[in-house]
Amino acid sequence: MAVAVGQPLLAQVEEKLAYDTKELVLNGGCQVPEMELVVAAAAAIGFDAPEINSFGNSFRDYEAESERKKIVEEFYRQNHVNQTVDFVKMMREEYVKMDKAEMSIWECCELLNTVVDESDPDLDEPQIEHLLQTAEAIRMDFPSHDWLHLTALIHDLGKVLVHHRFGGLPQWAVVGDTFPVGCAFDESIIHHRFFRENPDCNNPAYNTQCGIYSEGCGLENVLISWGHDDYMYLVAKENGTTLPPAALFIIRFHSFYALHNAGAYMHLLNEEDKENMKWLKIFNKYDLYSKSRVRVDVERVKPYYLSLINKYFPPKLRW
Ligand SMILES: O[C@H]1[C@H](O)[C@@H](O)[C@H](O)[C@@H](O)[C@H]1O
Ligand SMILES: [Fe+2]
Ligand SMILES: [Fe+2]
Repeated sequence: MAVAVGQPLLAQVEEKLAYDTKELVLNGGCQVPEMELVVAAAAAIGFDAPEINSFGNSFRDYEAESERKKIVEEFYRQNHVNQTVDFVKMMREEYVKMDKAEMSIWECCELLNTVVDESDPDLDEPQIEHLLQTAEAIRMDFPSHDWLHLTALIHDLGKVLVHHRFGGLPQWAVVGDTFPVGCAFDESIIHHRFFRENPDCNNPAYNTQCGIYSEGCGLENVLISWGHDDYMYLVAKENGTTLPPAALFIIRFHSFYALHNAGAYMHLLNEEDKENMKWLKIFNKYDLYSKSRVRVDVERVKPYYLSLINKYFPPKLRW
């Protein structure tokens, strides 16, 4: 496991929390919602993230020379040229039908065994490894937040869209960072130059800061480039998951790096989005820095994750 922590993060957070709360009371300060404190404390402590990926480069370095550079670049060229407002609308309409397959969450994890993500400069392992590495890393630091463990396990399951049973979509329509369509593409998006050939760039209605949206309208009203995030969000929602709203937010926007990493598009968020962003930022550390060649023993951890699936999902889902 690449995430090495001595004392579990949550224990450290709790310690700091107790201290902060005492301070607040001493100062006669107002009551700060518990969540605010947990997040602030977690951010203050952080965890020991590795500095280099398994190729010896820093994480998300899209310019570093490596065997993956060309593949990743070509991936983003296709992605940026083809993700348009019309395309996103069409895909959402098609996939909300949930008529592609019927299977359990775990069956879907196993199906991902064959999928390698071409957009990722940090990882060329089958996706099931990444799911378990993320989940086990976050579980180590937040042992009592079981919803977070399950969220990590399923966050990339939507990548099954590349499988022929799910329509065999090309990688550019499944993986990679996501971004809003229908308004100007922010400069912080990876390989921004490839947007020049996106037909939406010729539509003036889509090229202002707000485009077809209004300030503070909330992310749920914004069309985001189509891929595994939005699909898995739809699957979870349509199958009546009991996971909390923050979990759905993480699943839906975890690839939106321009937002949660570069701070772009903040003008589109509403108050609820701003709250959920705190969990998304926590989650991102584990999603990104747990990528390593260290294998998780699937059979050992399987019973635990099956119990969580059972708690938050029906036995069979429509996909
Ligand atoms: O290459 C990665 C990978 O596809 C992840 O699953 C996604 O969430 C990232 O945002 C993306 O850049
Ligand atoms: Fe992802
Ligand atoms: Fe991921």
